[in-house]
Amino acid sequence: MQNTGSGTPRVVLLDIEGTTLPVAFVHKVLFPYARAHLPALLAQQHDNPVVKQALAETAQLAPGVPAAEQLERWMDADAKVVPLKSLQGLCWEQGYRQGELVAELYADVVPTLKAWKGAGLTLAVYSSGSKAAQKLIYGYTEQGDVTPLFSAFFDLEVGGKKDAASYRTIVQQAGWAPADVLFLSDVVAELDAAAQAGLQVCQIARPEDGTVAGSQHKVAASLPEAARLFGLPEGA
Ligand SMILES: CSCCC(=O)C(=O)COP(=O)(O)O
Ligand SMILES: [Mg+2]
Repeated sequence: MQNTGSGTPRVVLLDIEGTTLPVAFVHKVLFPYARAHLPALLAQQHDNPVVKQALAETAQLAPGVPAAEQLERWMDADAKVVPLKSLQGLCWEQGYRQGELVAELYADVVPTLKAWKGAGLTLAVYSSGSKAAQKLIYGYTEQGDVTPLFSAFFDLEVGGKKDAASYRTIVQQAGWAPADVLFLSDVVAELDAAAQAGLQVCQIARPEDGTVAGSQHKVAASLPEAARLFGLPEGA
């Protein structure tokens, strides 16, 4: 098992899907919502600079393919690409603001994050979802707006989550020592990449998500369990 020799983390960097939010919420609520609302968004907001940029990036990545068709293909493949993530974020913004979407975080998340923040830890998010989408998820939870818990948000602008260079960029941008940072994710390949960059890592294997525990990294079934493994407060 890797990452056993480091001190108590000062920073916790958190994945979203499968770590703080059920996979089912992303795949059965958020993704279908974006798929249903994307055509109208493209038609109604063609002058929105975010839409314009996303469409330009789509054309660059898939020359000659109609944008709507390419976006459908990416949604079918759950592709983690910047233009799709920007557009999904815009669709969700309407949903959250109209009260149609409310993020259903795992019950242990907010109490544990509050305990960590209260103990002086820095909390940050790294998700494939756009920064705007991350802020919406944590801005519209069943527990209210919990975005003030987080000091930083990172998305695919720093690179993909299975690439060690992305974690090097994150710690460099934030001014953190890699060994001070604990990265929590359900996906082993993401943990492998973060560990390669010198971060401490722990897999969150939620039974509700059916996450299969790997053998290379520490594993916890919840954030309080991860807290116990790393000497952090557990929360209420
Ligand atoms: C910002 S939340 C929406 C989640 C999302 O779009 C996604 O692709 C899941 O990404 P994660 O990196 O959190 O697994
Ligand atoms: Mg995940």
